[in-house]
Amino acid sequence: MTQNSSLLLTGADLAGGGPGDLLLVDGTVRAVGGDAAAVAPSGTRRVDAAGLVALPGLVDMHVHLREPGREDTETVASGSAAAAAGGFTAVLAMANTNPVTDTAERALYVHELGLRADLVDVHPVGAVSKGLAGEELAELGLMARSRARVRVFSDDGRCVGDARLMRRALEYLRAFDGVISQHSQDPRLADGTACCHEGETSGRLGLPGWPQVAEETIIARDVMLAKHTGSRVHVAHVTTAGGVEVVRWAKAQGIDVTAEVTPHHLAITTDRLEGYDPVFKVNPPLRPDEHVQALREALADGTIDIVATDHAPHARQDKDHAFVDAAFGMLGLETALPVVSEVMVRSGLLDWADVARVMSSAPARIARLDELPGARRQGAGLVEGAPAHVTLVDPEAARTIDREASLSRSRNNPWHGQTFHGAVVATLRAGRATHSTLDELPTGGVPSQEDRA
Ligand SMILES: NC(=O)N[C@@H](CC(=O)O)C(=O)O
Ligand SMILES: [Zn+2]
Ligand SMILES: [Zn+2]
Repeated sequence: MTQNSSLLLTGADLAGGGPGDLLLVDGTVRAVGGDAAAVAPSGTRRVDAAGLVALPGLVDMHVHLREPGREDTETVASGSAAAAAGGFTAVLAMANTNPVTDTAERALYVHELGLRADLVDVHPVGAVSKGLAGEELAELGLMARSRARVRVFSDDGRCVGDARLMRRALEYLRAFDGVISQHSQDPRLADGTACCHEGETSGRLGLPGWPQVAEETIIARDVMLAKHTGSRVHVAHVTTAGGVEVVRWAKAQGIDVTAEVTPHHLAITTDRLEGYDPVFKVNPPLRPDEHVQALREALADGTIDIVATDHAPHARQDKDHAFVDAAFGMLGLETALPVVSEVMVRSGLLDWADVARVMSSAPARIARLDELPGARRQGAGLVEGAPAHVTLVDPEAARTIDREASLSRSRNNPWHGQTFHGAVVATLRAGRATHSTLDELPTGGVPSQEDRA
């Protein structure tokens, strides 16, 4: 690749703002719209992107990459490849690995693995408590001040149940503008066996109930702690109408709270548990339709800030069990955009500008990736001077999901066999194609016309 590799994407719908050209030079957005073609250096490679939507590179605030500890199910490299294929240019890797990411050294290790894979920016999430045990605070300050520059902290997989520990963590994080991403599950109201939304279906199927109030009470407690401490709380994977109501109320009070929803909670209801297929076992559980509708509306009206996948790979031997004994979690990185396209965009609830917000600029802002220098800055959008992180989507392409076609090491894909409109056709990270199905745009460098000659 030459130093001045340049690429002109012509005629793409620029993040819902209408068709225009996008000129990317040396990993940076050089010009947008009207005069992009006119200022393109000689030798610029052109890609006809008419009919495609150009989104800013997607950012996923919630993934499980399983390295270190369960490299049989995912590694930072395989998860990065799946992320790039899904249109992501940055991911935040949860701390519930083995060992847990609870020290600066371990955060740096995950950070380094991400640099080595070099397909997406991998930002380690730091644990709130040592070993996720919920007793003593992890090395929050050291992780924040390390080269890994951790800003998001979470005991995800577990809830920080102790209000006093949560309060202390929030007070401490204020010094470096950190945020706690909370897995909201009161461990007394919903213990580790709870695996089905508590209601008619759990009773009929004989599955241990996971009551919605177990989520709602923790969200309510945490927004009050955020108010008291003046710190930021982020609600991971909100699933209930009541949880949404609490977030809506808290925002109206001016409390610094943000919330995320997963593609699966936007699209799949409790009904899918009828066949006891463990691929649909996830924490928090799938909810009945009235909750799913409330989540969609809350994402549309901004009460829920972002979509995050909670990509949770699991080995066959941990999933292929009776429903109650199977592991919690499902894959999400490669299917998030198609699901959001189908469920939110084609239904008219979101437009592509909204998708750019909920899947790029807002998650980048919450994780403070918008403050990073150079090419590591995310969420800046398709504006002159921003790093050239671009996701090209074909909004009309109908693709049927095949779990065997995945770049993930795991196969717990709840969408297998389903068809969605809206496909990621290319991902550019700092101008380099990390994924592409376009002939004109080979992965790797972006060679100029001269390089090819
Ligand atoms: N979502 C899940 O069902 N599982 C996650 C943990 C979590 O996100 O709570 C996992 O690590 O497998
Ligand atoms: Zn969780
Ligand atoms: Zn998770």
